[in-house]
Amino acid sequence: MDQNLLTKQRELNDRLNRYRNEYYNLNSPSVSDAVYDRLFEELQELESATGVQMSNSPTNTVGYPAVSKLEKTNHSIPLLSLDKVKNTEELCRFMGEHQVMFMLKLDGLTIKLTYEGGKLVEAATRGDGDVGEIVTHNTRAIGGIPENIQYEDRLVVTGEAFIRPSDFEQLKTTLVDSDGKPYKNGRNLAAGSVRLFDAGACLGRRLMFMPFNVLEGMEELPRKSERLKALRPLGFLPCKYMVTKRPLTQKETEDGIRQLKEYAADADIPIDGIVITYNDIALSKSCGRTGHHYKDGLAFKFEDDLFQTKLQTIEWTPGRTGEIAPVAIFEPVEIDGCEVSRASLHNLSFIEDLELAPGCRILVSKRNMIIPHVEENLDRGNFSMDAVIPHQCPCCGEPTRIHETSGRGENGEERVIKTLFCDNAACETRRLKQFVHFVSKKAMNIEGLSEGTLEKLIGRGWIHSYLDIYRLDQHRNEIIRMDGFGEKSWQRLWDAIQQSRSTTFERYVIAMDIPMVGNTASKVLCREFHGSLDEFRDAVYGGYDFRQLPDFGETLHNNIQEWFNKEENFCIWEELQMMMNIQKPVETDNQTINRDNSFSGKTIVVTGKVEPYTRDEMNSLIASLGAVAGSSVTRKTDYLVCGEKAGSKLSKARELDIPVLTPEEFFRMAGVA
Ligand SMILES: NC(=O)c1ccc[n+]([C@@H]2O[C@H](COP(=O)([O-])OP(=O)(O)OC[C@H]3O[C@@H](n4cnc5c(N)ncnc54)[C@H](O)[C@@H]3O)[C@@H](O)[C@H]2O)c1
Ligand SMILES: [Zn+2]
Repeated sequence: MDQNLLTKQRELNDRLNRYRNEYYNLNSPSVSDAVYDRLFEELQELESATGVQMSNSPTNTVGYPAVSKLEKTNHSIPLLSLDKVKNTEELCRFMGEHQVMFMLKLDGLTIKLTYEGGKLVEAATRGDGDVGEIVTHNTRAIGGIPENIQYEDRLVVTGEAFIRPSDFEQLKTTLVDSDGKPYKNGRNLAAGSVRLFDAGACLGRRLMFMPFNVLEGMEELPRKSERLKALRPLGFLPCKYMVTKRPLTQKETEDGIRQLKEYAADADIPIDGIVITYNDIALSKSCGRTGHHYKDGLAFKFEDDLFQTKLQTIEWTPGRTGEIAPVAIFEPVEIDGCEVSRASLHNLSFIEDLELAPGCRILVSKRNMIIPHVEENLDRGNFSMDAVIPHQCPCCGEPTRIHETSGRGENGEERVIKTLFCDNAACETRRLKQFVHFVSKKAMNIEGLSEGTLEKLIGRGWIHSYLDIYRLDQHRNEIIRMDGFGEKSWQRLWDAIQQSRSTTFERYVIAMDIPMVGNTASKVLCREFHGSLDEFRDAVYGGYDFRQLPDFGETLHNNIQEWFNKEENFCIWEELQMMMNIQKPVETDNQTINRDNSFSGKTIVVTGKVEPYTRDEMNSLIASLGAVAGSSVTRKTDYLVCGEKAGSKLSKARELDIPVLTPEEFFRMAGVA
């Protein structure tokens, strides 16, 4: 047997079990369901290649053994998972000539309710299929669970406890998971809530229960749909279903799925797919089972698309700070009609976490439908950072350095982030990127000085420092003769350069490229130092404490001090100013500042969506009130305006006791009704 395959299989088996524990016990998965499901398939393939299956393989077991403090209960009839299919063709094949039920695949946590003598005697989770946790104490906090029913025999009902999407949108603004992070989705919150030890805490989570199957009882009814229907008069609200009257074509199947999907969206019910199952219970029972699922039903899941491809190389490009950015170059895949072959790999930690190396099979998605993202590596193992990173800068050949900072990972957790650096200040690409920044829109705004043109001008030795841009006319005759240049384009460029000399405090400060000083910080500095570059410079040398400014922390303070302490920076700062005409600050983008409001002088942070305003519009509105728009919630924040889909900022504000305003309250107080 191929030992390599077996090693790989064992690694994947353990990895998936780790993910299951995060998902089922901690309610805090670190990978998406789509990635989990793709790895699950990969494991299935390895198992059939090796002919071996581990006793704890996710492909032959259900859920994960529960580790909570909750009391356990045995399921006399195991509660299993569902086999998954990816296309409607397979669904049709499964249907054959049989009558099936199409149902919503509710996205929550499965629970089993047991009634005896008309009374609810136990509510339990699925657990590992054989042993679940008793959650009877929480049933009063879950809508849709009758305590007494008009049915005297034993009745066992399975269904899903979930949180409606609209409720989740509200709840997630205040609740955080076991790691103190906001919940990513309603399923995790529902699962966490149902399994709370403290019934009091479960109240207010707006849980809902919908049955999808009658496991015991109602023996006289031969069809699943009839049993579900019979639950209604007992006080249940069964999961929506459709029963086929004859075999459906693929087109009809797809239409049915679409209808159910629309129904769920309208009815505010969270689903992650559609379930089809044979309606005839005798037929169902004859189908048998695996360790993982019964064979009488299938799940058709709606998932983000993942595209498998092969990583060819990692491209490394130094940026203007010296950080060398890694980009994955992979075999092209078509995503939504576009050919994609590159994706940012962000930093060394990202590469290390995924154990990426050229030749690996990777899964790529388009996050938010736009940005290609490497989600997973199917060929992990034997990773060596040393073998992957360049030890010399690919541009200047100087040795590279691994830099460690504390930052946030993909899931918002605090961690060490490693990045690769070229420390050579004269590194050409690095310098080129600095010039690109200098001429960019938000800095000196010199139109027509593209990266390509800059590269040529630097290559000819005509630009060494920012000052040289303003002396380019010395090379006018040569420039006109350059490829792609002529009298006209030179004139346009020169005009743009001249125009850029009439500039503002903010632009000048941004152009200087002090680390972390961008739009927001430069605005604050402009206000604090009355639009005077000299006043700002004097403050730096006078030991001014920048931490007193809104949103300025220790790092920003040090960055400013360090920047001015470098002689060459100071020289540029002074010399370049002589060529500039710094305009007096107009109060924020020509809008008159209305200081007669309760926000004047305050720092306001906005989080979440505040329709119909964009973040930029909100920021200029805040500026027009004479207030400062902060980017993160700190002790210096005066108000947090909290729109829809707010995240961690809200919990931070609560923690710091900072007043939180709804957008309506904010507009009312600002007098912008
Ligand atoms: N992201 C992660 O790290 C991670 C880890 C483990 C599992 N998962 C996700 O969980 C899935 C496995 O969980 P699972 O075993 O619960 O499978 P599943 O959620 O894919 O489907 C089976 C379950 O769906 C539920 N269900 C909802 N509506 C139903 C209906 N109308 N009829 C019948 N059943 C219905 C039942 O509880 C059933 O057990 C994986 O496919 C993956 O998507 C993710
Ligand atoms: Zn370099």
